[in-house]
Order: sequence, then C-alpha cells, then structure tokens
Amino acid sequence: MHDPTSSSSARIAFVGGGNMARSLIGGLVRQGHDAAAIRVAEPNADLRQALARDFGVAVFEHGRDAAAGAEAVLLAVKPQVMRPVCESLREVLQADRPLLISIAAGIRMDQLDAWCGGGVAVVRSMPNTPALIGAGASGLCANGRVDAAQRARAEQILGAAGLTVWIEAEEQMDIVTAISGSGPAYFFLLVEALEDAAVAEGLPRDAARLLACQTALGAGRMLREDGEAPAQLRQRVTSPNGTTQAALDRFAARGLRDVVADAVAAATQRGRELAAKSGD
Ligand SMILES: NC(=O)C1=CN([C@@H]2O[C@H](COP(=O)(O)OP(=O)(O)OC[C@H]3O[C@@H](n4cnc5c(N)ncnc54)[C@H](O)[C@@H]3O)[C@@H](O)[C@H]2O)C=CC1
Ligand SMILES: O=C(O)[C@@H]1CCC=N1
Repeated sequence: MHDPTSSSSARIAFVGGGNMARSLIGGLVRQGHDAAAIRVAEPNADLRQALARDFGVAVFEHGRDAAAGAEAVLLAVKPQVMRPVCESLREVLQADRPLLISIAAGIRMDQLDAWCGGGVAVVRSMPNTPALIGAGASGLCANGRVDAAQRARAEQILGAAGLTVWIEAEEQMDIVTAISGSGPAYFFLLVEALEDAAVAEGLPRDAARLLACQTALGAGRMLREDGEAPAQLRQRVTSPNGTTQAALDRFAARGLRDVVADAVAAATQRGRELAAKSGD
C-alpha cells in the first residue's frame, strides 16, 4: 500500500535519465526505495526503456508528466538546457510545490527559482561519477524555502550514491564542482600518466595499468578508512633518501602543488562562467 510518509515510497521524479540520473536511481533502488514511486522523464527512447527494464521505474517522455504529484523533482539535464526544462515544468511545480533538486554544474538556486516561476524550495547539488558504483561525493546547498524534512529527503536521494556534505555558502559550490565534481578526472589522469611512465621505463602496459589502478584504489581506501591525515599517510610511505623521496622531490621541484592550485582555480572560474552564460 502506498504510504506517502514512508521514506522508501515517496514519489521522486527525475527529469533527465542520463548517466548521473541512472547512478542515483540505481542507488535508491538498491537501498529499497519503491521503484514504482520513481518516475523518470527522458526523451531518448533507448535510455528510457533501459531504465524501466533495469530498475522497474516508471518512465515518461516529458518532464511535466513525470513531475506531476512528485514530492521531489530532481533535474539531471545538462546546464545548457536547464532554463527551457525549468520553464516547461513551471506550471506543475507551481501547482504542487515539490522540493526541486538540481545537479547541474554552475546553475545557481536563484536562477532555478526564477525559471520555475518563483517561491520554489531548491537544493543545488554537485555529485560525481563514482556515484555510479555507490562511492560518490556530493556537495549540497539549500535555499531559504527548504525545510528540515526536505533537507533529509535531499540527503536520502544523493546519499543513496555515496557521501553528502552540506555547503552553507552557495558561491562555494563552484569550488565543490572543481574538487569533487571534476575531481575523479584528475585522479584518472594521474593513473594514465603513471601507466605511461611505467611503460616508458620498460614495464608491460597490462602490468603497468593494473598496478597503477590498484594503487589508486588502495591509496583511496586508506585515505577514507585509516583516519590519518593525507600528509601522515604520505610520510609513512617515504623512507629517508629512498625511492618515494626521489619522486616527491621531483614533484616539488616541478611545482606540482602550484599546478594543482592553478587547475582548481580554472575549474572554479569555469563554473562561475557557466552560471553567467546560462543567463538570468
Ligand atoms: N558527469 C559528471 O561527472 C557530472 C555531471 N553533473 C551534472 O549532471 C547533469 C547531467 O549530466 P550527465 O548525466 O552526465 O549527462 P547525460 O547527457 O548523460 O544526461 C542528460 C540527459 O538529459 C536528457 N534530456 C535532454 N533534454 C531533456 C528534457 N527536456 N527533458 C528530460 N530529459 C532531457 C538527455 O537525453 C540525457 O539523457 C549535468 O547538468 C551535469 O552538469 C554533475 C556532477 C558530475
Ligand atoms: O565537467 C563538467 O562541467 C561537469 C561538472 C563536474 C563534472 N563534470
């Protein structure tokens, strides 16, 4: 029987059924959320059918059909189409007043609120692709209309795919995007570079990739599970005058920390530009 107060049967609508939506939906269903209460709007028929087949969710072609009667509406479309998508939902959002959650990079809560007609409870979130395997990290930020129950709902939805962190100042969401939103790509790049370097030194590529990938996994797990600071973990690997020291000295001499700071500044700035470009 449908119990509207139960956290596992609340009607949640996803507008956009691409990669990120799929990972969040997968997480919710795995946690026991009633699949029939999850409604997804996705214009691509193949994606739509795959979502229905894989998770048993209800699928629709148009956002307004999925969103009607939902307690929370999660917007998982690209930033470039966010404005027309919000405008197409305006009528149903104004009638039902659900919690609106956006995962789009660079789109501010006041823009979403205005495009949806005003007076909307908005949570802006920035997840990342490890959500696909339940190891995501999401920053969350709420506007003044979001109540405690809606905060809990947003945490439940994003938390189904990993860790959540509340960010009080919205301007910091561009930094979250630059660190954890884009961050998986930085670690993938480092693994690519390690693999190539090992091959250049003479290791077979298969072995190089396997060792680099497993090292990333091991280091990531120690960072989250050991409770020690990253610098302490680093020091425990580094024997005086040993091999690690030789590599770390070279990273320092080549200015690795400056390169990282510069890259994060560029990503943060790009997030701000995306918000400006999407218009008010
Ligand atoms: N990929 C990433 O690492 C991250 C992406 N994001 C954000 O998540 C959002 C979605 O990204 P992805 O899932 O990677 O993109 P995607 O391209 O896989 O998914 C977007 C989906 O929206 C659908 N769509 C387009 N117009 C629509 C409409 N009018 N109504 C309903 N659906 C519509 C598309 O057919 C597509 O399947 C973006 O705003 C992005 O900024 C956030 C964090 C990380
Ligand atoms: O690259 C991007 O713009 C999006 C936002 C964070 C990850 N992917």
